[in-house]
Amino acid sequence: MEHFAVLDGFLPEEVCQELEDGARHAKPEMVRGATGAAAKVQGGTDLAKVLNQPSRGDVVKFSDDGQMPGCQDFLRDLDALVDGLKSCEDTAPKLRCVDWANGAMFAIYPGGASRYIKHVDNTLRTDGRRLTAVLYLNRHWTEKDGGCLRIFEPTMQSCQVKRDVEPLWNRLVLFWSTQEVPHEVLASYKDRLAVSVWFICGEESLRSSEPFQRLFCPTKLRCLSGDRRQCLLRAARSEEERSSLAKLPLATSFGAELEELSRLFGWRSEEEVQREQDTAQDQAIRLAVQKALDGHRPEEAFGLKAHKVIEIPKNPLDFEIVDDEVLFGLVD
Ligand SMILES: O=C(O)CCC(=O)C(=O)O
Ligand SMILES: [Fe+2]
Repeated sequence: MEHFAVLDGFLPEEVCQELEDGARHAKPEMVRGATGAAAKVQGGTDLAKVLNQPSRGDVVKFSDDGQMPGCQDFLRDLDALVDGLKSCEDTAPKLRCVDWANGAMFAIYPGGASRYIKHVDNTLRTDGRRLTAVLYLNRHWTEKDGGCLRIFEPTMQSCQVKRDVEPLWNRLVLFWSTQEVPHEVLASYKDRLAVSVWFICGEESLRSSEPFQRLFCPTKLRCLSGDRRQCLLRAARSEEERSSLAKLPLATSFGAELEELSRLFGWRSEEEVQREQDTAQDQAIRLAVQKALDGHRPEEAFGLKAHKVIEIPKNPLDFEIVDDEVLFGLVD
């Protein structure tokens, strides 16, 4: 598997049917899917609304306890597949410390052209996600129903489409959760059902506060082998880390010890990592967008000469960037 794999007829029919029935049944209690950006600025700031709302149109329900119908059978077969990939030559290195997974996320993209714009699941390589698995639950899906998973060449800067994958009944797609696989969900004209699971790297998770704490929270993360302690220890980078992890109680919630853990494991905030990974141009754009959101006029925020200002966008996500200049899309 270079970047992604597609497997048709993954589950026994009856399991797939149970998952579909469960998802349809749960639709009324599903909530709008949130992105990392929204989670970070939770509290409902305007920035959160701008960043989150237009980016994805699905509604979701997490089955952390695996109690959704068919879920346990699905997770058992999926875990076995990933276990197999751990001993394949080309996938083994990336899956070395992938000993963890979340529950399952049931998602419905309602058929009114809902979609999910181009993104990378684990943009900064900080949240631990390494492999994304999505199973589609759409019988009789045809081309006119839209809803393809569009996979791009790496990285987020690339506009080159690698493959459009139709969300067909009982089709499983696996792809790396990192910059190697930017992807989007194209507009869906019929309810589009899917169930996703993320497989998580312990070594990466130890490097940031929240992912670290999730490793100690059995209701949030499953340990694939069942031996949480052993998986924690093999994710450590030094003897000092190992002996600290050996002493921590499992299934704990943390308090005063967070400071010491932060020092030992070198935790950095997402903002710090973001700043490191940004190019000078990224930084300039980020600053300009922030200025515009703070109420500066666009020509001021973006340092444009007056004749270059074309139109004020209703929605800042409609910015189009051409040759280092910012042109505003006409949205009316
Ligand atoms: O449903 C799909 O095809 C992919 C959804 C996705 O990209 C996500 O939830 O991050
Ligand atoms: Fe995604």
